Amino acid sequence: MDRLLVLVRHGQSEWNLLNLFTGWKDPGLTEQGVAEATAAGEKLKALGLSFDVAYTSALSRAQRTCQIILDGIGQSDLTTIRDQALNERDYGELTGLNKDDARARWGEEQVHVWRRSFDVPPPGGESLKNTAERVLPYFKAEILPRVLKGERVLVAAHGNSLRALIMDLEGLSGDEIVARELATGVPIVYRLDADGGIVEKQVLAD
Ligand SMILES: O=C(O)[C@H](O)COP(=O)(O)O
Repeated sequence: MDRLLVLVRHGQSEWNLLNLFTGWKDPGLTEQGVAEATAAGEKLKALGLSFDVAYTSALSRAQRTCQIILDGIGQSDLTTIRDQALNERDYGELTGLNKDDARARWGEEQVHVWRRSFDVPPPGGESLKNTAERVLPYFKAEILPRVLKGERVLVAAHGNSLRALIMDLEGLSGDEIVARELATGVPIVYRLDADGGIVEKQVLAD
């Protein structure tokens, strides 16, 4: 039985390019982001992978990445479920600010703590722990059961919503997961056993 779960972070967005905190804002993909999503589809196609269902967030950069991948593997019409449970971590008051300007205002260390500590939220926003507390119940109720019964599932989402999933799948601590950087448009292919344990993991980097 093929318990296939593929996670992919959206391609570069307009705000990634401008170095802005993005969170729940909804900028589109850049040309490079489109190219990254296209390359992700090509890599999945080269492995002969196809899916029974796709999940993405309520944000267009992830939705477009998902659709570009599905187009690339010849599954343009695959059922795709969009849910804001898979959205990026809400960056609160940092949303829309330039990351360098934020460092100048609050100091390098404080901004690093907001970006890469597990449980310190930025002002008015979510920590990675808070993000995991909304992503994981959805994953465990809606996505994982489908994988465990043998469906092949694609999830196109965001750096921090995917970190939450990876933390759970790989049994990582908060400290371990915040050190994990996810490249845009690089699929991570998991094959699971009946209990959700990892049988095989492949990162489709260049
Ligand atoms: O929301 C954002 O700005 C990024 O997608 C992720 O930000 P981070 O790299 O600071 O976690």
